[in-house]
Amino acid sequence: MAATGPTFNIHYSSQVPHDQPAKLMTSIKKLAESPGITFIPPTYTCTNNPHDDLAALIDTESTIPTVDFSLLTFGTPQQRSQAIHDLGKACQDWGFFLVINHGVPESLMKAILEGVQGFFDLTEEEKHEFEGKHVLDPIRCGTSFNASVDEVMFWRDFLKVFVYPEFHFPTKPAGFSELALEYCKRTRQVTRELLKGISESLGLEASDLEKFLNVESGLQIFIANLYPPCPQPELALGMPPHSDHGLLTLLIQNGINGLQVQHKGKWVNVNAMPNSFLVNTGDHLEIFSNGKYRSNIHRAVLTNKATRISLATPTGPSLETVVTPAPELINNENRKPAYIGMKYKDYLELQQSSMLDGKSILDRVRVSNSE
Ligand SMILES: O=C(O)CCC(=O)C(=O)O
Ligand SMILES: [Fe+2]
Repeated sequence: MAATGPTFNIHYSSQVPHDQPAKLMTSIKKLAESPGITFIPPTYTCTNNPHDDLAALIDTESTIPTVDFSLLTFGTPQQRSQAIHDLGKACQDWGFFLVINHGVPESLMKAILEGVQGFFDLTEEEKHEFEGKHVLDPIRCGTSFNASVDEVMFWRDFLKVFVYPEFHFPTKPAGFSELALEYCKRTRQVTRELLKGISESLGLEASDLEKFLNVESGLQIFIANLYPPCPQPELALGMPPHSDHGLLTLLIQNGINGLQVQHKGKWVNVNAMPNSFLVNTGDHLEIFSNGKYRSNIHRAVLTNKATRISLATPTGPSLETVVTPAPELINNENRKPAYIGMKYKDYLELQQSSMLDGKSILDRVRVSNSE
């Protein structure tokens, strides 16, 4: 890399079909480490300056709801029903909440984030080994969202691994895979307890949601995100506004904030409490609840000061499940289904190979003019 100023030998692959590996893709980590980098390449400039609308539409008053997990699992019947009520309200009003007292050891959360850092610190050649070819490959690392279709590039490197029902994982760095196996097991347990509470909050039996959507063999993904310091953080985004597929996503971060969630048309900065999980509802919970619980829209903004790491573990139905609104909700409430059924696997493929342009694949399964 020339020392006189930044040269950007990044391979923009917008003409490459999405099922071909983006060979020679340089990580954003490497680009951000270019000596003397003071501006971003034009392809990283978002059409809307995120800080403009941020200033206009920021909500500094609202606070994210908190759910005490210990009351859900070990509380008295009265505490449990209060926790279920709070959970339902958080899903309905925000699609986003903090989970505290979840029982996952702080040391494990810290260690897994260090493992993530270790992965992104591998050489470019080592990381190429795990690039993957297709959006449904079980191990995939890369940059941006889907660099082969993104028109605007995002200031983010990622590692995406399918960790359940079958556990896949990169073999490097040493010890990372063992840690991830344990972390994924623990987060899956927390997610399944939350889903039982959510099922009850919808007026169903605790196990109904899991049974209907085959969550026992449901897909869990490990998504690690690295957002290096950006020289012009007001011009680029780490992740564009999007909703997650699946049911619930549990997210942790390395103490650096950057997640924003949409609430009543405004962006709310999420300041995570140490040792808590940031949880958001996914598209398939919206479908299952027939629209009662809206899938939350969120994005990641950048800073020029520090590297931010986040780790998202979404859990969804099994890949073969055709997801529709819960029949009980339609029958009991005498409502029409507001979504058509689509196999989770097809939905995933469609979402992962589309541009994240603020629209959701949800729009494709929504029934128009439904009540
Ligand atoms: O980094 C974050 O805070 C958001 C990550 C995210 O939304 C995702 O991985 O789907
Ligand atoms: Fe997300």
